[in-house]
Parts: sequence; structure tokens; C-alpha cells
Amino acid sequence: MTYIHFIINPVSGDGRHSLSDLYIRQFFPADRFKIRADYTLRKKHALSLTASALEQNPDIIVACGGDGTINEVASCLIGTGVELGIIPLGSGNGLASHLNIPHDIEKSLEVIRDRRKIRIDAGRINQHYFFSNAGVGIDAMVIKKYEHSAGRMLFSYIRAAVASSFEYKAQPTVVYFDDRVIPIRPFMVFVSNSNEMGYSMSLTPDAMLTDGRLNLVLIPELSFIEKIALGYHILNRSVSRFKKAQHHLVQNLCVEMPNRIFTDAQIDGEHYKLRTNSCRISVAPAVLTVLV
Ligand SMILES: Nc1ncnc2c1ncn2[C@@H]1O[C@H](COP(=O)(O)OP(=O)(O)OP(=O)(O)O)[C@@H](O)[C@H]1O
Repeated sequence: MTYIHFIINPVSGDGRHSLSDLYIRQFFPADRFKIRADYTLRKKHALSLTASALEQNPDIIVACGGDGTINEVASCLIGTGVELGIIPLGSGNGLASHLNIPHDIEKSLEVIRDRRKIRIDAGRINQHYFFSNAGVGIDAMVIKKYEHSAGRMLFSYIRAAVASSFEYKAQPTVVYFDDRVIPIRPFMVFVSNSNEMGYSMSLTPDAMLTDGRLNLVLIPELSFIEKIALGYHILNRSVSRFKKAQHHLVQNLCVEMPNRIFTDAQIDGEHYKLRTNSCRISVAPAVLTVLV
């Protein structure tokens, strides 16, 4: 008997999906599968639901939602040996797209039933895990604005990005990795484990979830025209042609903003106000088993 526990975010994406316990059970014969499902009621609820589910010794816990829900569930699974399933119900669905998990609910349930596994890396920024990406530049402001917008859709994301590009003030920053010390006033300090940010956009189209490395993108302050060019390249996954972006493969780095007390960050597309001006970022290789 395989025990699969589903954690469903009822409001992810446009909030109009109808994934339910009853619907899921149709795909898993009762003589072979034990199925349980919980629904999240608020931000961070998937953390406590996953912790409670783990006490019942499931074989698989399935995050049904977007990158935010996946982050909450997957963060709890590290070191447990419990496998992660994903039903992509989010708006951006960056991680699921990288993993080629079908966006069709029925097909993604089949992926879980087939139980083909891979082990992927996780990123860490201070005490928080990330599986897709994290950033402490303009992307943190974009996500903060996006979270306050009426709907989580591509249009809201682009509107948040345009507004942030006028408002964002680069801070004096020092980035340390390997033997390098890079002083920069960054437009972006973006670290990615996956090759997609969501909505098919990417700053790191060559990133791999299994290489034991994170892809660091550093972009200095930009003129108005350069910001438009960067937006174009992100939408077209062609940032390698944007000459002001520096790309590095790293295992550990530190980002310090000496003039700040707190750091605005985005972690897997959720905004965080970190209570420090120093971020230690690292990769934890092959720590999560995912069904693909
Ligand atoms: N019942 C709920 N009501 C309000 N917010 C919720 C609820 N359940 C979960 N959340 C929060 O909803 C937010 C968005 O979830 P999620 O990331 O899964 O979807 P998304 O943002 O549409 O997708 P993506 O991150 O892929 O773009 C997360 O911060 C999550 O914690």
C-alpha cells in the first residue's frame, strides 16, 4: 500500500482550479493507495500541514499549487526521505516547468502514480530553502508589488516589474564567492537552481537542478533603455546576449548590504524581509527526491 498525502492550495493560480480529494481518488485504486488530502487556509499553512502529514509516515507528499506552495512543502521534506510530488496549479509554475511536469492535472496525477524519481539540489539563503530561485535586487520589489496586486497573472507581474524599474534604488553591495570580492550597486543579485522563473521567463536558461551548483546573475545599475533590453531578454530567455549581466556558477556566496539593516528578498517568488543585511547563500546537493 502506497500512502500519498496531498497538500492543496485552493487559491493558487487564478484560484479557479477544482482539485479535490474525491477527484484525486479516481486515479488511485483504493486497494493499492491510501490517499489523504489537506487544504491550505493561509500563507505558510502548508508548512504545518506537511509537518503533521509527516507524523503519519507517508511515502509521498504532493504539493498542489505554485512555487510558493512547493517551497513550503519541499522545505519540510529535506532529510526525511519522503518523496515530493507536484501538481502545478500555480501562476508561474517555474519548477514544474523545468521538471517537465505536465500542467494538465490528470497527466500530472499519472506522473505521481508512475513514481519515476530524481534527486534535485536545494538552494539555501540564510535559514530558508529555495528550489527555483532567490534574489535580493529588483526582483524582491517586483514580487512584493505582485503579491499586493489584484490577481496573480502574467499581466500583474509585468505591471509590477515596470513600476519597480522606476522605483528601485540600487544599494551599495558586496558579493563574495570563491576568492572574489565584487563591490556593486546591483540592479539584480539573482541566484537560481532551476532554468525557469515562471511564465516561461528565464535569467538562467542553462541552469540544472542536479549539478550541485547555483547560477548567480549579477547585473549593475542600468539606464532606462538597458532595463527595457533586459526585460526583452528575460522574456525571450536570451540573457546571455545582454552584455551587462555577469554569470557565475557557485556553491557558496555571501551578499552584504552595509548601508541596510534589513534585506528585501524574494524566495521562490514570495517576498521576505530578512532581519539582517548579510545573506549567506549555498547549495545543498541532491537533497530532495521528486517524482517527474
Ligand atoms: N487559503 C489561502 N488563502 C490565501 N493565500 C494562501 C492560501 N493558501 C496558500 N496561500 C498562499 O498563496 C500564495 C501563492 O501560492 P502559490 O505560490 O502556490 O501559487 P502562485 O503564486 O499562483 O504560483 P507561482 O508561485 O508558481 O507563480 C503562497 O504565498 C501561499 O502560502
